Amino acid sequence: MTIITRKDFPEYFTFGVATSSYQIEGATSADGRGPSIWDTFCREPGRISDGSSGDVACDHYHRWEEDLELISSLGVQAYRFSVAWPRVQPTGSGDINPLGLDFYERLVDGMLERGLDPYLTLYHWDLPQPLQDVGGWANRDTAYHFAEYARAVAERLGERVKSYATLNEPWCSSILSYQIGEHAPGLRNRKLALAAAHHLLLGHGEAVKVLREVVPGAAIGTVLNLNAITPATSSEQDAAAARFEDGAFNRWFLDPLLRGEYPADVWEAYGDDVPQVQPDDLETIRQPIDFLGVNYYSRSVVSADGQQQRPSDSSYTDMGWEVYPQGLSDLLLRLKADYTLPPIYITENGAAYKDTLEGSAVHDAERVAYLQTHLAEVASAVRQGVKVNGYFAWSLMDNFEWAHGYSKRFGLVYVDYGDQQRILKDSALWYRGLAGAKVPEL
Ligand SMILES: OC[C@@H]1[C@@H](O)[C@H](O)[C@@H](O)c2[nH]c(CCc3ccccc3)c[n+]21
Repeated sequence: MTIITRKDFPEYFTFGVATSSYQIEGATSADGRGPSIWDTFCREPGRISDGSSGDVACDHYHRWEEDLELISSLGVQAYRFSVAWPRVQPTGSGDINPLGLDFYERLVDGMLERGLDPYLTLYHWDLPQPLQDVGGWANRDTAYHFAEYARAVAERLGERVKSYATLNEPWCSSILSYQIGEHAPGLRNRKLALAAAHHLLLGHGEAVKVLREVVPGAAIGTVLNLNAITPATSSEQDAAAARFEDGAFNRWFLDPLLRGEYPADVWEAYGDDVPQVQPDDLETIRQPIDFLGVNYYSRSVVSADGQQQRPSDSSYTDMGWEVYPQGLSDLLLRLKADYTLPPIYITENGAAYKDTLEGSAVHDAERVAYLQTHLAEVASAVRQGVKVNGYFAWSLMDNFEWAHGYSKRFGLVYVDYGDQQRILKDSALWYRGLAGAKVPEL
């Protein structure tokens, strides 16, 4: 196993931890917060494996100071968090709720007081329900509402926030949510899904315009979940299937954002389901960004018959995802080869394992190995010339894992949901040794 140390990374490299609003905050009715599509989705029987919701989660809305102390104790330089649109603008348009903005102002000021750089995500899936009532992201108006929400946040928080990401994983907010149906709003309609994907990208572009105007000194970008995609065999059928999957999963978002075009081969295959694109849309979408966030967890092994392959000589996380660290460097080198890129942040990387509390310890050796091996691949990609500026471990602490509820634990910190105690796992101790290490004199 490649043991990595702080000197394997450039002096400027930022280590952080990441969370999102609906997964940790709880307090879903406090101080004027309106309902989100996830509040609705969790109440639909069968949607969440353990029947839970984000109503309490990690109670971060009330425990935010303790949690900032916890983050600071990990020796990281940055904290990636998201703002809940329904706290700031309860109906998704019109009136702003000052109490909602007050919470995020307290949080950002608390980060700055502790020397933590705030990395803010404007949208990590908690769409105000009233917008979904009129079509959600499948309705083009939502793109414009999103830009006005971005304006309200940026006007309040300003350049205290070092980095603004518009979206977290538009593939999840569209394809996983409107076509596959696993996430809120739980629809199964490819035409609506592709319309949602287009309007998410358009919303990104409209928000970038607003952010350039309101916080010109901040770094502005967006975050994509990307996979390394491998054909199951060397057959032409599997190679073609892998190319198509790469087009539908990775390039459907990378190409509009970085090239101002949709992948033609996939567009053709979608036939009448393709979205309605207005003449200036792709110019808006492709506006220059200061960084691209990449969320990487595993690779996809694709075969023509559509069967998900599970290479027998690999290990798998509690999510059933293959542990494939090389896929991260493969992905980064591919991005460098195929695109003109801004600097990259690994905005999420981590693993769920069945953690057991032993007294006040959690010996999560598998998670330590996962983080070590993936960070070694980041260091390798940097050595090969890929401009990666930082890495955020997913996640700071165990939290609401969407359709899996609280049954999957991704945290470096264990959460006892009975009494909301936070307990550092071995992976937190290991990460502190890396992230908190003094940068060696060059
Ligand atoms: O599933 C772990 C994390 C989530 O907790 C984050 O909120 C989300 O940003 C995130 N994205 C991915 C990869 C894409 C994906 C998400 C959910 C289900 C399947 C794939 C993994 N994760």
